[in-house]
Amino acid sequence: MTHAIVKRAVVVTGTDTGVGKTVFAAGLARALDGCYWKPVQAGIQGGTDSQAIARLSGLPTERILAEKWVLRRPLSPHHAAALEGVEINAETLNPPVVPRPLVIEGAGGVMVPLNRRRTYLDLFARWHLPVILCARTGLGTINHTLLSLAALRDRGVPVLGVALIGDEAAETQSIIAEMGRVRILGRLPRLERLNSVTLPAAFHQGFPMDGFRF
Ligand SMILES: Nc1ncnc2c1ncn2[C@@H]1O[C@H](COP(=O)(O)OP(=O)(O)OP(=O)(O)O)[C@@H](O)[C@H]1O
Ligand SMILES: C[C@H](N)[C@H](N)CCCCCC(=O)O
Ligand SMILES: [Mg+2]
Repeated sequence: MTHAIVKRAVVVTGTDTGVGKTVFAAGLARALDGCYWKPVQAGIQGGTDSQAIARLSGLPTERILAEKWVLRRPLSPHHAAALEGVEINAETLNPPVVPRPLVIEGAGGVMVPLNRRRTYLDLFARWHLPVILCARTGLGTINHTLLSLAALRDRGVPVLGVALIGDEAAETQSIIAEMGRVRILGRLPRLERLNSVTLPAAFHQGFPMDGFRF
């Protein structure tokens, strides 16, 4: 696989692990008719994020690119790697070149360590690709979202916007947009039935596509 900085790619990060990055990324990759890449998968029991993308996006499996690192334990990547006796080299971790829009998913939040010296934020700063920050709508998210935006901006990372996941929370949405000086790209509700039919429909309803010009 060729490695170089690609032109049409977007990074999906989040305020925390479990906020719904993979579900959002599946909807986005499908809406863009693009490709998906998870550089580092930590935790394989119950399936990988790439497998969830295959199931939820309905995209052909060849559009889901192989991870660079697959670590068994569901831990911070630096820790999961160390327990397997390896170290993730952040300097050589670059997006693959693909002929379609590429959706890249981090792990956990912005400052999750890849090794003892580098975090995802270091990667995002070096790649200088637009970033989408996924955030819950529930209580506690304002603080997490504003902190994550501050960290991204401090490193000069271009922020495309915030994708909200969960029940409607109008004031939360408004204060994040205002104090975070950020575009709210839309909101994906919690879906009772999550599959490759319900997700694209909900994504289409929740996110105007003009927010995804990159
Ligand atoms: N919109 C949604 N509707 C229903 N369930 C959801 C939705 N978003 C996320 N979930 C569920 O919440 C859980 C966590 O979501 P997800 O795996 O997307 O998180 P993540 O941010 O990608 O986590 P990680 O940091 O491990 O990559 C999963 O079980 C997923 O199916
Ligand atoms: C295991 C989990 N699902 C993710 N793959 C990794 C999340 C790392 C979070 C680290 C932390 O912020 O404490
Ligand atoms: Mg995920």
